[in-house]
Amino acid sequence: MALTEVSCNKIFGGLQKVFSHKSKEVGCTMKFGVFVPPQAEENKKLPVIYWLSGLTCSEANFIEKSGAQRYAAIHGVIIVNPDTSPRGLNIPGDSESMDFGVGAGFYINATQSPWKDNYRMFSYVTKELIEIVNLNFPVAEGKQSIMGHSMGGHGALVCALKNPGLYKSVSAFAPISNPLKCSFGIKAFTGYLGPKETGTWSEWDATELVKKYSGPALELLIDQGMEDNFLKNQLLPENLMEACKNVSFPAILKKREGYDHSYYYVASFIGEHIEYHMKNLTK
Ligand SMILES: N[C@@H](CCC(=O)N[C@@H](CSC=O)C(=O)NCC(=O)O)C(=O)O
Repeated sequence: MALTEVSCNKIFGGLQKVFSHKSKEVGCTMKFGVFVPPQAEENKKLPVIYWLSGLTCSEANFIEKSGAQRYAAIHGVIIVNPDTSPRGLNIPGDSESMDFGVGAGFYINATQSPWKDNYRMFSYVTKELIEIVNLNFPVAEGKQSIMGHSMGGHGALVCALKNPGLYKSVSAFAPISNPLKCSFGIKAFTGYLGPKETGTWSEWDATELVKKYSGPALELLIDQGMEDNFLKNQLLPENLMEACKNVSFPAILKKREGYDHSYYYVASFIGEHIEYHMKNLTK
């Protein structure tokens, strides 16, 4: 479980680091970012927020574009952001499109060949990465929340809904809310999980998972830019909100007029999300 430090830059009084390591879950070298805020110097145990990025991203997009470090430094929270898929495996078909394979792991555990041995991003994020972070950084164990964007927004919802109590709170920017019903999701689930008739797709769809959630009280904070090109055909937040309403699952949808799908939008509201998670992490 040795970590190799790839980079370290001082920012807003803290340190933005990138590490690489050999992952057991996904069977290749993975990179992840860790922002360590200035409060770590006081030998304090700090809460952690995990960030999951969207299609086409590596760990770099969030680090370079979200501006999250400014707010994490104010609140004294560690932020960890993994890559979005295994890399460097050269599985035939893993690099032909932006919505499948490299950069598009969908934070699920694949069951189909040739993906099932490596495309295990759900277990990587919810088990292996947490163990690594708890062992190597000054974290207050159990004080963790999760958030993400687009494919990663949905990934954050699924990680929280499938692991009741593991995260203190969850939020999502422009999540692909109902992958069973959009072309990004149908393509990914067909490839990783097999045809819909296998009956396993609903285990990985947040709109389905809220219907059978059982565990500690959890609220979904959903954020959505109203000029987002993916909104109508891919994101479908109205399906998730309707499912939540039907089963009385607490959910908030923040509609942001004029904002698109980009990291300009994410950067505009990341401070609000960090503040939201901190309220839950310090209860
Ligand atoms: N123009 C890109 C579209 C891909 C894109 O918008 N990716 C988003 C996430 S989409 C959902 O998961 C993203 O975060 N991109 C990285 C960035 O730095 O903006 C294409 O068609 O390839």
